[in-house]
Amino acid sequence: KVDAMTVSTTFTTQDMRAAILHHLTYTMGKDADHATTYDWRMALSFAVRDRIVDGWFASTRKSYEAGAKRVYYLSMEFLIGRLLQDGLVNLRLLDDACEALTALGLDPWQVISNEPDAALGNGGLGRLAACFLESLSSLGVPAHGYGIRYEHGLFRQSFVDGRQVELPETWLQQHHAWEFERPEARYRIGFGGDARDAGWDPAEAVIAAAYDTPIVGWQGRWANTLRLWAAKPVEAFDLDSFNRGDFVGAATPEAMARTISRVLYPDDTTEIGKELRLKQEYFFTAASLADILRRFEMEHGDLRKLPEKVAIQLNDTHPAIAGPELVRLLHDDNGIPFDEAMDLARSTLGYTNHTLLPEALERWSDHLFGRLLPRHLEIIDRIDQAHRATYPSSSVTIREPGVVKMGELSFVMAHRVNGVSALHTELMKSTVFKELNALHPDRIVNETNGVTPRRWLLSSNPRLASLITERIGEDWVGDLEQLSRLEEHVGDAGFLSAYAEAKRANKADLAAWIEAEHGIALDPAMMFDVQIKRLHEYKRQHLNILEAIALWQAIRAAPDADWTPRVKIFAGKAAPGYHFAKDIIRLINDVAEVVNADPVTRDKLKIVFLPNYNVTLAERLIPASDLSEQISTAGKEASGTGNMKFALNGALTIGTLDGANVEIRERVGEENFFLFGMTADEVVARRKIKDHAAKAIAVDPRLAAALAAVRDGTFCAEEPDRYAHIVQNLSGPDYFLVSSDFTDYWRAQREVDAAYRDADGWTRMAARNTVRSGWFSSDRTIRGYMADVWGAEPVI
Ligand SMILES: CCc1ccc([C@H](C)CC(=O)N[C@@H]2O[C@H](CO)[C@@H](O)[C@H](O)[C@H]2O)cc1
Repeated sequence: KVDAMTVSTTFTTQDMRAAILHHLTYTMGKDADHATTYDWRMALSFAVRDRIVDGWFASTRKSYEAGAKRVYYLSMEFLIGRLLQDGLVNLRLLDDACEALTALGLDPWQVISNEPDAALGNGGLGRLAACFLESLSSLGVPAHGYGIRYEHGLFRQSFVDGRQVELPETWLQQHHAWEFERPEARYRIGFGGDARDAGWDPAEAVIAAAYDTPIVGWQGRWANTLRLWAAKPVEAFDLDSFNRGDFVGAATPEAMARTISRVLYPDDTTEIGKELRLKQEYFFTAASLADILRRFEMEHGDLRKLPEKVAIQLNDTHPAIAGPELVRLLHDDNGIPFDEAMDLARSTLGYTNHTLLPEALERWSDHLFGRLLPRHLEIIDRIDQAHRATYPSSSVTIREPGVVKMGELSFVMAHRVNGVSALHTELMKSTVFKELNALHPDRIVNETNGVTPRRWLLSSNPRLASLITERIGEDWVGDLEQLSRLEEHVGDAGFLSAYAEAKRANKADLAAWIEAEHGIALDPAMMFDVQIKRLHEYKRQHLNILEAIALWQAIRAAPDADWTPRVKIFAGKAAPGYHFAKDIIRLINDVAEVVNADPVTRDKLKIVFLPNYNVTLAERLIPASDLSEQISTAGKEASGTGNMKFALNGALTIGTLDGANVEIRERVGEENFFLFGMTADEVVARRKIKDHAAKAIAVDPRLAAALAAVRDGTFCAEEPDRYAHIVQNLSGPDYFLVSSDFTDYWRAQREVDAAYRDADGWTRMAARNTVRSGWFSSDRTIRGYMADVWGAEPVI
């Protein structure tokens, strides 16, 4: 097994400088004297891209030669972030690039950070897909990612009077340096019309046009392809309308078609149920399957061999239409008997579930479904009938009056179904898929999530990375569990002080950036207590701010007591239609305004909500964090992946026994983790207790006082009742048990205060989190999928 491409160490800083100047001149058409930062960034990007393309071709060639089994990852979201620094780090050209840019009289980081984030995702699911693609390339597994080339990614967030305001995201306003348009890869995707005897005659159609982005792996040993589909009109322009002066009519076909790939739906926990969303799901899934079968038939011919050479993974139910579509292609278009087509499809498909929230499980109205995809609805009915015929005793159905349940469809049409953490997978078996699990006891497997150590440690935390490499060499980057070899160094004072120094310097950098960007001065000596993730009641950002209010009140009551100074840093977007979540954002900003202005407490407690949380901001915040807030109601966070990034970067976790927190605590040691709150079972029991919130408030005056302050306008004097509904909820239904978990959360936070005051003790705990978190590499996760689900092998 030889590397598809070897990064020739011969590529020197001079070569890099020449390559940059070459592209500035001949690709950007600019001379150095008139070049903008954007021009230099593009020139550098093209210089790096050249290095990637050679290997990319070699990887593609190698995968064909090997006749290897291919993995296809279908996802509505790929939260990629920036690619320039990732490319430089994976090709080990970062130093050369910085030297070359410096030699050209430029500030390397100003150039590198000029790149917009590719924000083609909402949160965890989308970022996981991006980490998975990078790991698939780093492991040398032939794979493709398939998704949608949204013209507008996740909205930009800004605050007006503390309120979230959404602005369109415009990453494609500039040329996207990393993509290649593939005019030869275009497919006609139909909608509507009617189905008739094992056939379909769509009423309308759009063209799916491919754009390829190379995804390079560690050390540039392999590069796979992310193919994103853009919607284009069948007829670009209606000349007749134009000639009749109906200019709008003339442009309509283009506008209507492009609508399908125009924008990412910003919802991440509530199914959307909109026609355009279903069109988006079918559009990219159908184009991807057509492309997969074209490549397969070219390589292997006989479609009956599909499961041997192709593994397709469905990233949640969003591409679930892949089951019926594959049956349609195999049966309607290729004449394979229905049952055999169904079995072939099932043996090819795997389905990953990422949430148990009932409101997030997709259930399409069969009216909409039948109108848009009449033939698929027929096929789903036959799949449902076949399943019920096989299991007559079961009451499981894919169809219910009026709806099509995409979770059940995905389960029935996949040969493997997986959860994303051990607890989540067990809860899948005992709740949403209880009956299906009983019918198919070997179908559900667990694949605990992971994160790529290249972006989330080596690239974003170079200080810590070089300290680690100094001590154990560099193999940890491609084999993260080697971090455990640092265990013996944790007792070494020199290592510990270097470890602490890396954290301190990261915090100083962050403080300087926050001051420069937001005019807020933070003292790096304070504890940086960070909660960064999408806004959602189950993630309980409102529990965090309640504790902050109680702490503020406690400090005011005893200002001279020996408090542990801390900064509470929040960041995260709320779905535009999720008003309760948006009100939590506003509350946090209102509380911050009052607390940060309070002379009594200002050097002991600060609160900051940073706008427009995205991948790049996470890369800046996580290496500079001391405390990682993972405080979801137990049983609600399927896994979490931020929790893993924080632990790897030496932030201690305060958290519940939820999602992957359970496995993080098991591996880093319970003594290096601040646990609080009810377990998933206790949560279910507590909910059954009448007035559980009122009971909790009645026995905790600190909680009562904090709620009272929210209720009486302390943080919104101009509109005292502004948060009455939040207090009413937390004193009443409080479905996510904020009040019932408050007392224990307060207790744990005070333990955090005490622990932080012992700087060496804290550093030891932090270092042990890094040393013992190697298992949470997405390389390990991908190896799990390869063994348990895909049966695929690396070819290098
Ligand atoms: C249909 C609207 C919609 C869109 C996205 C989603 C995602 C499944 C939500 C999501 O991102 N889930 C997160 O997935 C991560 C990766 O597995 C987990 O780590 C998080 O716990 C989970 O909330 C649900 C519903």
